[in-house]
Amino acid sequence: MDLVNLTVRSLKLGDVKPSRENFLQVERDSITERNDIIGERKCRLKEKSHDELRIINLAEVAWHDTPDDCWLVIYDYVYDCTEFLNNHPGGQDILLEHAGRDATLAFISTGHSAVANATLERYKIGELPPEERLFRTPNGLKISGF
Ligand code: HEM
Repeated sequence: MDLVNLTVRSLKLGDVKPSRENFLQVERDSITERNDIIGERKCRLKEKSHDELRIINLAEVAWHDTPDDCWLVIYDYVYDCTEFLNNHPGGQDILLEHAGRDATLAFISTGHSAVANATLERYKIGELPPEERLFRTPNGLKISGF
C-alpha cells in the first residue's frame, strides 16, 4: 500500500466517530464476558464433594515422592502437585521436601493467602481414611477452622 492510499485510509478512519452508545455496549459486553470467566473459575474451584473424593492412605501417598509424581497431604486431603511444581511461587524444592508426606504444618506456617488455599482445590485428588486424619474427626467434623 502506497503513502497516498494509507493517508486516505487513515482520513476515512478518522471520520468514524465512536458513538457513546457503541462505547457503552462494548463496555457492557466486556463486563459480561469478564463475569462469565470469573463464574467459570469459581465453579472450577468449587470444593469437591466427598463422593467425588477417593480415600487414599498415607502408605499410598508415600509412593508419590518424585518430581514426576508429587503428592502432598494438607488438612487430611491428598493433592497431586506434580503439575504445580514449576508454578509454585515458593519454588518446587520446598514442595519436593514434603513429597509423599503430610505438609500441613509447613503449609500453615508459611502463612499462605486465601488465593493459595483456593488454588489447593484444583489439585485435590482424595482424602485420608478417617483413622489417619489429624484435622477432621471420623464423622467429618472439622477440628480446626480452615
Ligand atoms: C499444593 C500446595 C500449595 C499451594 C497451592 C501453594 C500455593 C502458594 C501460593 C499461591 C503462593 C504465593 C503467596 C500466597 O498467595 O500465599 C505460595 C507461596 C509460598 N509457598 Fe506455597 N503452596 C503450596 C504448598 C506449599 C508448601 C507445602 C510449602 C512448604 C513450606 C510452601 C511454601 C511456600 C513459600 C515459602 C512461599 C512464599 C514464596 C515467597 O513469598 O517468596 N507452599 N504458595
